[in-house]
Amino acid sequence: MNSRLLSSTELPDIDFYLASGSPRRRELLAQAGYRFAVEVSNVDETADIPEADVLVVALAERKAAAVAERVEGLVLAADTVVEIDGDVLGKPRDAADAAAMLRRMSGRSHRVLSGVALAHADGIDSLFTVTAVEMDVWSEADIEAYWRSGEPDGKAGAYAIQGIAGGWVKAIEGSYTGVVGLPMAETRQLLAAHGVTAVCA
Ligand SMILES: Cc1cn([C@H]2C[C@H](O)[C@@H](COP(=O)(O)OP(=O)(O)OP(=O)(O)O)O2)c(=O)[nH]c1=O
Repeated sequence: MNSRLLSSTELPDIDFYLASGSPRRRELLAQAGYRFAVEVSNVDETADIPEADVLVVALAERKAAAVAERVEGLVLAADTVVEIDGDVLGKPRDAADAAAMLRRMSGRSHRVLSGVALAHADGIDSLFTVTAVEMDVWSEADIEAYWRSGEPDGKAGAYAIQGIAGGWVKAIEGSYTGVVGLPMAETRQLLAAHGVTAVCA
């Protein structure tokens, strides 16, 4: 094996902290070539604001601010919700909650909103994206089997476009990565505005 221990002066630097426990956000940033470390925020994600766009920005800012209190440097955070008929859908509480969400989205369009916040020395910059997603019809049997797959758990709107549920997505308009949890073009611009570029750049 051609490996050796790195001395402390050779350790790769990180450019920012990611205030997120979401494996999806971690993967999106890693595959884009960013250097970062994960610091989970553990903030209360209660949907205490009825407007989805205001809510996702507020939650992303709270997550970034919570981690910025304990680390030095830039802190990136995000939040994603589904909105349908003016109602905000977060993560499902249980099978019945997930089924109700999927029935509601079945055969029609909904919106996925993602807020992104970057805490820096002078404050917090934030943005949000809105993506329209058109879903095919979910049968009761599909819904039951989908819950048993385990995929809906921990996902806003009880589905993952990047997983099994991708088979029900007929069309999207907006940011695919925003639906997955972190809109990458907008995040790249936000990071670049603070001097952070990916390894390949
Ligand atoms: C709609 C949709 C959501 N999701 C996920 C992304 C987010 O992880 C999750 C929404 O929950 P969030 O509260 O935004 O994020 P999180 O609790 O998973 O992670 P953290 O707060 O620590 O950053 O739903 C998908 O993975 N695919 C999808 O298609």
